[in-house]
Amino acid sequence: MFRRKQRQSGSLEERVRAALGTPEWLQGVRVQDGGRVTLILEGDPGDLESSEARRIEAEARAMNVADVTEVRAMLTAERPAGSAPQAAAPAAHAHPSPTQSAPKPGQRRVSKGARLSDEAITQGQPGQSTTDRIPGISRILVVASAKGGVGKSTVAVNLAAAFAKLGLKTGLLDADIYGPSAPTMLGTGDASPETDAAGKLIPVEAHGIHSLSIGYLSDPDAPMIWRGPIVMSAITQMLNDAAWGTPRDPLDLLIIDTPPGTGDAQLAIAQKVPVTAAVLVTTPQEVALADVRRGAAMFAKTAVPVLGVVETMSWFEDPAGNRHHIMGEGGGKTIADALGLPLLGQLPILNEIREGGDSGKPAATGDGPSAKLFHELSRSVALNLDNLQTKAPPKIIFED
Ligand SMILES: Nc1ncnc2c1ncn2[C@@H]1O[C@H](COP(=O)(O)OP(=O)(O)OP(=O)(O)O)[C@@H](O)[C@H]1O
Repeated sequence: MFRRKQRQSGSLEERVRAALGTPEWLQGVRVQDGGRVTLILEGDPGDLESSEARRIEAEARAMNVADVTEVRAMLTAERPAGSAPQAAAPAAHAHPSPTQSAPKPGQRRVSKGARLSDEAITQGQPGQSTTDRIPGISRILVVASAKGGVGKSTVAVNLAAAFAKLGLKTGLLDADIYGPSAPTMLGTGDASPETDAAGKLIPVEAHGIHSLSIGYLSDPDAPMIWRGPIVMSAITQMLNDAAWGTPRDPLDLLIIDTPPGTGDAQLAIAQKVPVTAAVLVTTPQEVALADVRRGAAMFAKTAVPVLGVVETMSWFEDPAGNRHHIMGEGGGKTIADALGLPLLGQLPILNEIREGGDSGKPAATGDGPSAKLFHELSRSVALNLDNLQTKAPPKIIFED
């Protein structure tokens, strides 16, 4: 996943320069005590997106050099050192998506490739705790899987839709840096979040869900080098520098769709984000179950309560009503029992679930059989959230 830092000979400055190559836009490398590196990069004010891609890539490369502890990059043509963070100017191609309106007075549209704020970069540094409660967010639920492609994003998006349908103010933070899928699953692929007068990102609203995704902020054509602290910075910015809610009108629930696996990015989320609880998503396969154990161990290590296991793709039912356990049988229950956790729900393979994801209209927003399944799952999740001793008011109360 993350490249290991390579030991090389030479001074730190030489090694950073070697890692960056000799691009003409590299104007300077400054090394301070403790491995703190400042890069001075020439930005193109007429092309903010490629300047941003350049900055992100340079920071990632420098960060990967042994003994480097911190990297700051300054884009000289864009903003001088020490100036207040700015939202990037509108990109020439940024059209409002069907889900957004023109910016209101005091709001600005954020172009794809928008830079991270200095606060977010600082917050993303290793070793800093950001586990204080976030004003404006009542509770945070992480949807995790130790393996890719098991249906984690489908569960996260549909759970969010089911909670929103119930009238809860629900947010979805798509932190899956390797393949952000919320924009596709919510039909918000063209969205670029605006900023409010205070410079906070305004989550994109669709199907009653307030969402932010790395997919909204990154140009699909720009190099996707989200590594280490930069990953965490992006997530921290979407968490802390966004207008999710206010202390008077908070988000009832923020669901975070995490990247699959139990690597650095996932650990950082568990450690640094004030997570209320997590759910683990798996298929019934034996191999996936071994991974779920790793996921549970990671949350246990970081003292994040795990509500239970959601098994997806549990079976396929043919038109005659016969169930075919294509991915194995009973594995979710086995692992839930082994971990002492409840099995929160089982979701069969249903075409309307897949179609809902592909078409940008989550199945849970409809009234088909899968909507009922996701409603039941959201009820199960809510009841388990309420049972947590650590819960924060207000309570989520379900009334059928
Ligand atoms: N219960 C289901 N029935 C039918 N299709 C499903 C179901 N769950 C997920 N899928 C489909 O399986 C594919 C993978 O699902 P999804 O993207 O949610 O997995 P993921 O674990 O989030 O993957 P990634 O590792 O890429 O983040 C998608 O095409 C999705 O529509």
